[in-house]
Amino acid sequence: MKRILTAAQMKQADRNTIETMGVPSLVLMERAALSCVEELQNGTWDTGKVLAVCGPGNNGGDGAAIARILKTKGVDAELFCLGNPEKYSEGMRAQKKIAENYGVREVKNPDFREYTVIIDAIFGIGVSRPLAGEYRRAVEAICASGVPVLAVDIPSGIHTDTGEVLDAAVKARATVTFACAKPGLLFDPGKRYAGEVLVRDIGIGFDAGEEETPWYGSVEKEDLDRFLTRTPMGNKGTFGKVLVLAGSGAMCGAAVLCARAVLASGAGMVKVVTEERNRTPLFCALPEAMADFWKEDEPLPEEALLQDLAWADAVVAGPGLSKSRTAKELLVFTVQHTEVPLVLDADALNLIAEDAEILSGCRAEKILTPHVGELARLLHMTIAECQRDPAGSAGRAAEKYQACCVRKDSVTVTAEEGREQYYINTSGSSALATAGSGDVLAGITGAFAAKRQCEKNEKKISLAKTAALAAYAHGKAGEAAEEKSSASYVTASEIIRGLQSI
Ligand SMILES: NC(=O)C1=CN([C@@H]2O[C@H](COP(=O)(O)OP(=O)(O)OC[C@H]3O[C@@H](n4cnc5c(N)ncnc54)[C@H](O)[C@@H]3O)[C@@H](O)[C@H]2O)[C@@H](O)CC1
Ligand SMILES: Nc1ncnc2c1ncn2[C@@H]1O[C@H](COP(=O)(O)OP(=O)(O)O)[C@@H](O)[C@H]1O
Ligand SMILES: [K+]
Repeated sequence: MKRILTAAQMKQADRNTIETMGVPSLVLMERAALSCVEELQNGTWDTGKVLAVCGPGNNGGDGAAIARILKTKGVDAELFCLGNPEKYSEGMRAQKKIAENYGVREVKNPDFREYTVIIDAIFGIGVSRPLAGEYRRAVEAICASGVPVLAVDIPSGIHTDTGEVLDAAVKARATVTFACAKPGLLFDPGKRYAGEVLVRDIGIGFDAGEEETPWYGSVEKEDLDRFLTRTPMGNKGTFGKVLVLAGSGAMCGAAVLCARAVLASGAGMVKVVTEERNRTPLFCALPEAMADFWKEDEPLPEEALLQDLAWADAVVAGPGLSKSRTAKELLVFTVQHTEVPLVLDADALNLIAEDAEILSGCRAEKILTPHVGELARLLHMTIAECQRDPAGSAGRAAEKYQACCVRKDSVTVTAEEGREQYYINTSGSSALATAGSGDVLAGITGAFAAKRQCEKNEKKISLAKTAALAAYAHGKAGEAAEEKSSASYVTASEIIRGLQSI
């Protein structure tokens, strides 16, 4: 599990390290600069001629220190400083003076194309408004030069907390960021500007940021491995039983993909409740599944459904379900009679968006897995509004529907109701953008929720973390599938197979 700090939390952590722990600010800056120099000297950068472009704050101070350290190592490194010298931060003023003392040349009107590397040290976590004037011109010229850029802490012009571009931003090959990642380096579009994100320890004390909200974190491979550990004494009944309500007459594939993903994610058993016309294709495609069937415009098989719901450790409802009258009746019946975690996806979400009353009286813990279009419908907002604020929109849905919300997008965010707590997913790629991929995620989420349900209380992680682990596994499975061919050729079935290679 990795903690991610906002700009305010990071500043607090810096302050805590300096004021409470007694580490001088210049020591932190030196360590920050050394970690960037180490990256530049790892053999993958051509350090023939380096330009550090420095802003007026401490990010600029880092840049000046990097140029000076490179110079002492025999590198041809120069400085280009922006902003009014009278407004420099103390750190920037000190570092610029030291760089001068070491003979680092300051250039006034550089041709960026003459350099082999540009250090972007214009703004870090202190950026506070859209870039204009000389800052914007410099950023645009850096981008136009095509020279590889190493960004210090965060690419200049990217909003630290949201990843938004503040009118203009530097596109980096890599970003060395200090202490921990920032949300803006993981959310789009900031993620695409940051390039490879390298988190480096510079000795920051974290305590100050710990209790602050919002809380951001990301799950890691070790968290997934720990969660998936199986007891050798277990059996198919103790690893989780999942009921999948999916597939209308025209959408058998969604039920098959979802149920197959359930079994491929460690659940012991799966039972599918689907429309009668899917009977033969379902059993042909997935002999491992049990099933019950309903018929369009006929009464629901309520007795069988009640038994199925009592059997399950988790329920997934929605993939390919359709919005027919009978599908809605099935959803309402399920919501009213489910007591185990309930994963609501696709058409279940579309039905709920049209009639929020469907959820009234629901006793189950819920996980909603909307893509941004479905989220916009659930919140009665525009897609653009939901895209602008990834964490906030996920949190709003979690509050509105008293659920855990997995907001699916190029960067998936999981929010928990009742707390400003967000998991930012770090796995996956455009390989996941393929028909049926969401059905696979719903299946993985159902399997994980069922496994959690079978854990003893003291070992239980939160439902939101469980959902975040599912999104992480889905992304890793997509990456594994992509490795075998390329993102364009990956299908949902291959994402399921990819689960075996995580
Ligand atoms: N001692 C510390 O606090 C440490 C700070 N570090 C570095 O310092 C950075 C944070 O430093 P600061 O808080 O000084 O912030 P920044 O250096 O990111 O920038 C803040 C300065 O830029 C100005 N500014 C912000 N947005 C602007 C805009 N759009 N146009 C024009 N001017 C703008 C502000 O008025 C302020 O003068 C970190 O990102 C990191 O690189 C590291 O050296 C680690 C230690
Ligand atoms: N560009 C992308 N990068 C990473 N993940 C993506 C990208 N586009 C889509 N995804 C992921 O792919 C999945 C698509 O789900 P969804 O839209 O519900 O698919 P479907 O309805 O076809 O089953 C989501 O998990 C989403 O996060
Ligand atoms: K920067």
